[in-house]
Amino acid sequence: MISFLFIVNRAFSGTSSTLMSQAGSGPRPLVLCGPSGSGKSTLLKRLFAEFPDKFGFSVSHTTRHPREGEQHGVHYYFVSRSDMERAIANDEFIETAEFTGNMYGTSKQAVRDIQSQGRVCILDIEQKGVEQIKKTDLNPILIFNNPPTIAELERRLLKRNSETAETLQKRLKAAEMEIAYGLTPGNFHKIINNVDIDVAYMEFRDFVVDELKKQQALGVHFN
Ligand SMILES: Nc1ncnc2c1ncn2[C@@H]1O[C@H](COP(=O)(O)OP(=O)(O)OP(=O)(O)O)[C@@H](O)[C@H]1O
Repeated sequence: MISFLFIVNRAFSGTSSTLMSQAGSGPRPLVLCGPSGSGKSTLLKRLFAEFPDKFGFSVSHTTRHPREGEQHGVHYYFVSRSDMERAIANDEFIETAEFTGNMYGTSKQAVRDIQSQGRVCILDIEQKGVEQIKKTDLNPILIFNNPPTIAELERRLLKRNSETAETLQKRLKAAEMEIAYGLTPGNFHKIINNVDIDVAYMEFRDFVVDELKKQQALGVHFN
């Protein structure tokens, strides 16, 4: 396992106020965005396996009722629709979505909770969420996971056996727009061309480890 401790021997490129605010707020969140089937979960699974205590997922909010065994604040924050709508109006959420009549969302506070534990909060979010988080003060590291082609994306989704004909077409159609956004210069800090999974993982991991070292050099405390 890599240690994030290292000798600081690097020109400091930020301003002193950036340094103070970054060191005080904890590790920067890490956003991984990319079309469905591009391999985000696969990359994250490997990252968690290699660094079990460095990363964390934020707890989402939902208006659906808890299932047996689900705990408030652990699996989800279970809230009423009116409370959730009030919080959204109050600009407390990074992203929200509605599935089968229930609202779901990631609050800024849930991300801060992970940061305050000295962990990097991982956010697997869609384009809309990326646009939203850019407007906050969370200062995320933004990574786009780029599949080689739409045909390969289709092949991966078919092999995963998770889609109906309808959801497959929906995902592939959305992928074209997502890729155009992902490859637009300035939208992400890093693009991973996810062709071979082993090569893609090494590129992803090396980039993330390097980012964490840079933050550590700025005085950010890690778990
Ligand atoms: N580089 C790769 N080459 C071939 N197959 C891959 C690669 N990366 C992932 N896969 C496979 O493609 C399928 C989709 O990957 P995964 O579920 O990680 O995608 P995802 O981006 O997380 O999708 P979703 O957004 O729908 O959750 C999985 O079956 C996975 O094993």
